[in-house]
Amino acid sequence: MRWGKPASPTTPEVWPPHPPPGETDLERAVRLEEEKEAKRISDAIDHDLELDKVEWRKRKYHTRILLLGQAESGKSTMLKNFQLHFTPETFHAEVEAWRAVIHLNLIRSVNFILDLLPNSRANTAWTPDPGANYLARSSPLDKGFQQLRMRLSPLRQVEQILVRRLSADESAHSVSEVEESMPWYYGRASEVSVRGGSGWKALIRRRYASPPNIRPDEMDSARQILHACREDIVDLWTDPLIQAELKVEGVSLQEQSGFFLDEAARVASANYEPTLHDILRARLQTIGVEEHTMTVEKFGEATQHWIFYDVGGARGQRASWVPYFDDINAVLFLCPMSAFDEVLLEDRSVNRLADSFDLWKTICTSKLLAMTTFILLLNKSDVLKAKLDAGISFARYVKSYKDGPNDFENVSSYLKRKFIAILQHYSPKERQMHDINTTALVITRIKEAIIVNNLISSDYL
Ligand SMILES: Nc1nc2c(ncn2[C@@H]2O[C@H](COP(=O)(O)OP(=O)(O)OP(=O)(O)O)[C@@H](O)[C@H]2O)c(=O)[nH]1
Ligand SMILES: [Mg+2]
Repeated sequence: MRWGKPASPTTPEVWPPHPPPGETDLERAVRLEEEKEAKRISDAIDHDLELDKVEWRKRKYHTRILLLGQAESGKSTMLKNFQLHFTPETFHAEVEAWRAVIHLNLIRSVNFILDLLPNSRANTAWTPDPGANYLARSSPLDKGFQQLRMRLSPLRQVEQILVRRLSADESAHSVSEVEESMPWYYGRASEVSVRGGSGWKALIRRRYASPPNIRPDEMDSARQILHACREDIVDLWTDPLIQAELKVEGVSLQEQSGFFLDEAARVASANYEPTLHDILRARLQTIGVEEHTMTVEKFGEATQHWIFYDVGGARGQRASWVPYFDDINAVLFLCPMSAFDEVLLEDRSVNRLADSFDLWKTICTSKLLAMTTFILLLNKSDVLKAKLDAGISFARYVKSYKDGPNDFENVSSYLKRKFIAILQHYSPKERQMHDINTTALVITRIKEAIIVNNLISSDYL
């Protein structure tokens, strides 16, 4: 827009128009007022454009990272790693909340055993026999087991207290509500879940901080009861007969997430402080989408804010991912390599590795994510190694592996090749992808992705 240029016969459209000859004072006043108004509107438009630019610049320093992958692929665990890296103070301030989750993981495992074992005997040793005197029949397990069951019964109350504390916020769904909506979930011994965004960590801190001399906090009673049950929990878990019954049932609690029975004496003690390792191993299923902002200082010249979206990975949760596909800088996709011989809890006819491949295919195909950098993390390598070392055959579950060697290097590089092949085949256009295996590398790759994305959005690339 040009201002005050005199009109010429060749540029009649120049604004504002040259004062017409013989203009009266009134006409001049009207014209000047109109010009002032036109300038005001023009300035307002320029101001809005400037605001847009500022907003755009601000957004440029907000990097959005979406964590994707099936349930128990390790998304929330990766987020804990990020918190530890970027905001260690926050991470340590949340120990109280994690202690509640770990206690609930442990108590649920105990209650799972107590619920399972009588059923197992009802199905095996107690075969219905019309003429039999059931009361007279007992297995060697029965007497001691029934006594243990009685002594451990207060743990039901502790479970209720912890569940209430973890889900007491109005926006949160109680664990039992979640169980009702996902019946498959209850088959999991130590599973605990809280709806994303419910602020459960703050909730636990707040409630736990209530003065104990005025009103003894329920959490204190819960810890005391748990401490009192400590030896019985150890006895239950180490009893060879109970171990044998669990084996007959085909239940291997050690392989499930949130397994703390081997450390029951320490975890149930009155002065238990969760270690870093405990917190990383604690299992809390994500329901919905959790948003975590972390400030990344000293990166380049400006402070960066990284926003992580941690989603629930179970099948019923996946529809809620799509709104987050828009405006995402990087997708961090996690695949647990160890899941090759496992099935989905939500659908036991589906192999977990096959589900990860399908999920990856869907994400690669998405047009909304066509410009997004992908970071692939093939994790749970420790569990994969243990399984292969124990002689579990990868080829038995993944037919296309044929007679490949059953060792970690070959299996993991086969998986990597397979993921890259899917990406190349299904991506709408050529895209950035990094495959990595450590948190530090994830952070480096995200930083690289931000630089590339910023350059792209600045039209420099
Ligand atoms: N052994 C081993 N366990 C891991 C690893 N990564 C995660 N885990 C464990 O796997 C369990 C499940 O991990 P989560 O991070 O809760 O899984 P998620 O992907 O967030 O699952 P949803 O919230 O259900 O979508 C946790 O108990 C973790 O401690 C790993 O590399 N090795
Ligand atoms: Mg999670």
